[in-house]
Amino acid sequence: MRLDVVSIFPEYLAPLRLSLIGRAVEKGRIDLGVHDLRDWTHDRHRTVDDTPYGGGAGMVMKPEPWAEALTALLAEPAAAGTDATGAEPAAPAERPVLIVPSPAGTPFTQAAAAELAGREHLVFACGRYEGIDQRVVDWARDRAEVRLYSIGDYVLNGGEVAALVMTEAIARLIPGIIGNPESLTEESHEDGLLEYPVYTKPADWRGHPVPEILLSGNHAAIARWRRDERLRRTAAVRPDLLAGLDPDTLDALDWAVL
Ligand SMILES: Nc1ccccc1-c1cnco1
Repeated sequence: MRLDVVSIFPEYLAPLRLSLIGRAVEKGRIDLGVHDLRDWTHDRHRTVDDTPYGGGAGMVMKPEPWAEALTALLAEPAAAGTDATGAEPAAPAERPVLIVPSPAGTPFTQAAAAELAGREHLVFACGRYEGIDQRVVDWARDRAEVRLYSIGDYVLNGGEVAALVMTEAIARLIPGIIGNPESLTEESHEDGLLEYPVYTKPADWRGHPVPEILLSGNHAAIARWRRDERLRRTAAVRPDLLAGLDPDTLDALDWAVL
């Protein structure tokens, strides 16, 4: 996967060079580019914003620097010509996905992360101030699949933190990134249920014992208990998730535990 992030605070994206994503970049599983939007300005002050038409507080990000940046980053790779054998050119490359973190975006979900983990090229446009001139988003639709995503119903100062959240959720689902794929199963939201509670040594901590079933060695009973706990937890904390469960998941649940 090629991953480009454009921001006026590129240092905000430094965590992408650490840990899981950092290792994936070192291994070449992710080809990462973090870019300063101001590199596509041409005035002495490297201006990226201006006052809003229609008045109002704050500033709006100018379209020109974004158009230059995205033209450079979304450029179609050179079409593969026919090779010496005259074989047909390779199929056209998949269109890049331009992701614009936005409070007005579609809620970002585990399903979106899974779908994006299979894409070839993601470009994140991190807006600041009151946002990016809308014409940039409209203009980009000819060059990329454009998606506005929100990571939650709260206000941030810019898209950088949202880009970090989304890249982590996406990168960990790229095949081969997580050492043990088993750890990707039965996670919260992976199948619509929240995860079960976890315990480790000591068996009794400050008078709080580990649930007996987990010490029983009865793997079938442990699996059933964990399934029940996932349902119990989801019903208590996120009943809204129950409505969206896959029918197979619903059928497998023992609702008597509630
Ligand atoms: N509040 C914001 C401001 C700028 C860019 C993204 C956001 C955002 C994304 N998800 C929630 O908020």
